[in-house]
Amino acid sequence: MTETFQFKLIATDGKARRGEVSMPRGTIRTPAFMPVGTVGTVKAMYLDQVRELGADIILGNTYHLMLRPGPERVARLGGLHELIRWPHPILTDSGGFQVMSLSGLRKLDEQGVTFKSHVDGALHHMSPERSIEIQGLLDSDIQMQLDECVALPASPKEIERAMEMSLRWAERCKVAFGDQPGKAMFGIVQGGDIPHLRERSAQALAGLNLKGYAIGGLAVGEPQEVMLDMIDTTIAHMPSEKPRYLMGVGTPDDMLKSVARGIDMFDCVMPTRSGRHGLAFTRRGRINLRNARHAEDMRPLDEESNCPAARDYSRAYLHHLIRANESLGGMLLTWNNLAYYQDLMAGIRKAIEEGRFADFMAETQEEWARGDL
Ligand SMILES: CNc1nc2cc3c(=O)[nH]c(N)nc3c(CCc3ccccc3)c2[nH]1
Repeated sequence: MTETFQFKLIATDGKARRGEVSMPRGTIRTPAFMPVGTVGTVKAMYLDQVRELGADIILGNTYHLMLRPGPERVARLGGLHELIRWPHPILTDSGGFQVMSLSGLRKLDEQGVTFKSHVDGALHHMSPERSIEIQGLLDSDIQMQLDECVALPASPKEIERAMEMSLRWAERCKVAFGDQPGKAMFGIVQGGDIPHLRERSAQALAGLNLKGYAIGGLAVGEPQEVMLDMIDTTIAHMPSEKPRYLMGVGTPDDMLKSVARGIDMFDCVMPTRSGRHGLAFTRRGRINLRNARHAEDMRPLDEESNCPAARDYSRAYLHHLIRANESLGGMLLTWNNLAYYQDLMAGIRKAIEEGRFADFMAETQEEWARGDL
């Protein structure tokens, strides 16, 4: 715990890094998986459980929270940490990505984005300054700049326009954020799948001397190899002494390969969203509990896990709950999936400390490939 924001490297193994982000509200062990708590809750979980599984930080979402309950109301209620009873760090996205993907986007120009709420259809305008103001009202510890994430495939002209505007918005967000010692504002590298635009974006953002940087514009439907190439291209021009957050990633395989390239922080709705729909992540790969083959399988998901959802419940029961659309089904699979993701991250951190990350990665991928016994 420190009064300021500090990132320290503890060990490296090839390009993989083991580090720690220290903030007043707590320390984030990296590589870190950050569960997504979009509207102030990690769906189907108690936050005490999320903490027990090893999460040092969760994510909140400016877009959702600005629509409901509203940032001024959250501030009147004592800020997000008080409201949701999570005293540890929270990272909030700026809302740009969600506006593009969730709302009826009405206008996007130099001033910001104008959109219709998917909650009640009301019109909202969000400028870079307003996004930072909202994240401040939420008392967010790590605030993201407002940016424009272009869905791929897109024309080079379109990708360049969005990247250059995101750079101008980064400068405006830096001014609006000012100097908040115990908090951080991260820049977001854009540039789509075009190397020289990625390079320009990363170098310009490095010049702003921000406390951390995200790689944006990926995990938007591109093939894994395109994503991995863009990570290599982008990291080559990012400062090595600052945390690197790959937004929206990913599957366990995505995360292993991204850690190997130098990524420190991840977020993904996969373990929570797919858990609610019956998908279980295990050491032996994925299992879709909706499938009838599990109807009388009395085995648990993983008898060696120390998570009760993985160790104590039969696949037959999980299958039944998912088919019956019972809340407990999504609760147990979300619990299992977040346990698996955090155990994987803990294994990654330990492997880097011990200089055996390459072996860990190969062993983990082999076990997935071996499939379910
Ligand atoms: C699933 N793939 C995915 N790719 C993304 C790219 C971007 C991007 O280029 N810019 C921004 N600002 N966010 C992105 C996000 C959202 C991540 C998030 C969700 C919830 C809470 C907090 C943070 C992405 N998510």
